[in-house]
Parts: sequence; structure tokens; C-alpha cells
Amino acid sequence: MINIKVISYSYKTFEKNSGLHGTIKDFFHREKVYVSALKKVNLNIKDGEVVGLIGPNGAGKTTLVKVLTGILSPTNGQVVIDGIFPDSHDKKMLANIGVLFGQKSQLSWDLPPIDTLNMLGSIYNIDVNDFDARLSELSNMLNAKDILRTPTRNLSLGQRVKCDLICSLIHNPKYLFLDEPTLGLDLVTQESIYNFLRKLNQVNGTTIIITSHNMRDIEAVTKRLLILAKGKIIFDGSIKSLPVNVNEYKKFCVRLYDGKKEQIEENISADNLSKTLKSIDPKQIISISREGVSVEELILKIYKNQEF
Ligand SMILES: Nc1ncnc2c1ncn2[C@@H]1O[C@H](COP(=O)(O)OP(=O)(O)OP(=O)(O)O)[C@@H](O)[C@H]1O
Repeated sequence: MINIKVISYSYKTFEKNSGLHGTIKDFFHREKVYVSALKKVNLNIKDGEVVGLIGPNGAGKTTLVKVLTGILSPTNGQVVIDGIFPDSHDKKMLANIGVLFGQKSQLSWDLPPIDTLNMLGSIYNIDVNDFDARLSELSNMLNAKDILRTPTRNLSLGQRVKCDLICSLIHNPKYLFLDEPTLGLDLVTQESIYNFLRKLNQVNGTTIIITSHNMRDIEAVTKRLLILAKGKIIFDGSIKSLPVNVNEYKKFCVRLYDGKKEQIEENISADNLSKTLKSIDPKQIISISREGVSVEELILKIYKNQEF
């Protein structure tokens, strides 16, 4: 159980003057600035829940994940996970947590993922048989067996994310935190990650907290949605209980082939779809798919000009 009691977090940073004169001035005196990233966040997450955390840029999502995983200590308030403070870096606590930051890989660039995994096996002191069984289970689920011995620099982004996921889960953590795990991935790879996460939750009962800018991620794997804006939780509930129908804001994407080259028509609203299709030779249509709703667009639709 994750228990978040009125946490706030402020970054301390410095204003930097420009130019040589400014740099010399900064050398003697720098102006301190505090950025309030989280403001009195209260939350409980039960074991086995899959929670989606969305919000515009700078809302505080990554900061919240960092506070929950003990990377940062809250400025005020308390986080307690199974009776332990994450920032105590207690061994039991660390063994219970897996983290993946979509923009930051934990794999060594010049080494194959298997080397990073072996190192993690030693750090977490995983029994050799357990390690082999877990690695085989995860790599089968993610269809990643053949890429574990390829140097990381030669892997595609999707392959790297799969190996990063295996690294985050090799010690069988009870809680998995994912910060924008599908960033830059194609639809097929996204789908395979969704399948994997659903299975992981159903079979192992892993509690998953996932942040994203794409509602597709949230709709595919989560039941509970949190919206964070300017450091405050402004919505906590199911997607169905949102004050707007997400489907109404979904755009369509039509792929065409005219015998010479492929063309993609994106961002077609539901209202304009039939008009667009009438203007196209049906023989040229390869596929029609629904795109995800951007989180920013959705929040703008719901909260219009509200200030938080
Ligand atoms: N190391 C830092 N030093 C100072 N301010 C920071 C630092 N990291 C984040 N911030 C500020 O804290 C606020 C929240 O940032 P955070 O990265 O948590 O947002 P986010 O919701 O994850 O954004 P994004 O969707 O763009 O990744 C922002 O105003 C950001 O500028």
C-alpha cells in the first residue's frame, strides 16, 4: 500500500545572469529561486492497482515518481510504502520497487543488456536459479530473448525499452513505476508493452503507476486516472467518470497507397472522417486507425481556462 500524506516538493535552483559579466557576478552572489513542483498531494494506492498519472508539461509527474521511489525526499509531508519511507533507502524497500524512466536508460551503451542484468542480479543478490527463471519468463513475455546479447547501441528504441523493462523487473518488485515508457515507440511496440503490463498485473499482481502524455497508454492499461496540474491532483477517478467522453476527441489516421508512394492523412476528426473518405479512391486505402488523444488537449477540454 502506498500512502502519500500531504506531500509538497520544492526545487532549489539559482537564477543565472547572462554573459561574461553575469557569470563573474554569479561567482560572488547567486540569486536563489524555489520552484514548487508538488503542492500538498494526498493519495492512497492499494496493492494490485494500476494507476495512470497524466498532466501537462511541468505538472510535477516526474517529481512525484521521484518522491515515491525515494530519489527525492519530500520538502513537507510523508510517503509511506508498506510501512517504510522510500527515502530511507531501506534494502527491503528497494527490493520492492522497480522504476523505468522512458527518457533515461539504465543500460550500458557499449555492453549487451545481459551484462547490465547480471550486474543487477548481483546488486539485488538474486539466487542464480531465480534469476534464470525470472529472466526467461520476462524475455518470453516481451519477446526479447534474441536481443539480450546485442550491444545496447545496436538496439532499436523499442528493443531498448523492452530490455529496460526487464531490468526494472528482474528482482520481482511489488511496485513498478513507469515514467513515459512508450515515448517514441511505434503502435505495434506500444501494444506489446500494454499486453505485457496487463499480464504482469494480472498474473503477478504487480502494482503499476504509469505517467504519460498519451491517453492510449492510460486507456490500455489503467483503471484509475490521476490528473496532476501545477503540482496538485485535480482529478482522481476512472476514465469513464471524466466529465468528457474521451472517444469524442479521438482523431483518425488514414494510410493510403496510390501505386507509387504511401501517404498518411492524420488528425482527422470523427466529424470529418466520412467527408475525407468520400474524397479518396477506396482502393487506395491501406488502413484507418484511431489515434490517441493528447493529454494536453483533453485537459484543456475539461478544465478550459481554470487556474489551479
Ligand atoms: N532539477 C530541477 N531543478 C529545478 N526545477 C525543476 C527541476 N526538475 C523539475 N523542475 C521543475 O519542477 C516542475 C515540475 O517538473 P516535472 O519534471 O516533475 O514535471 P512533469 O509533469 O514530469 O513534466 P513533463 O511532462 O514535461 O516531463 C517544473 O516547473 C520544472 O521546471
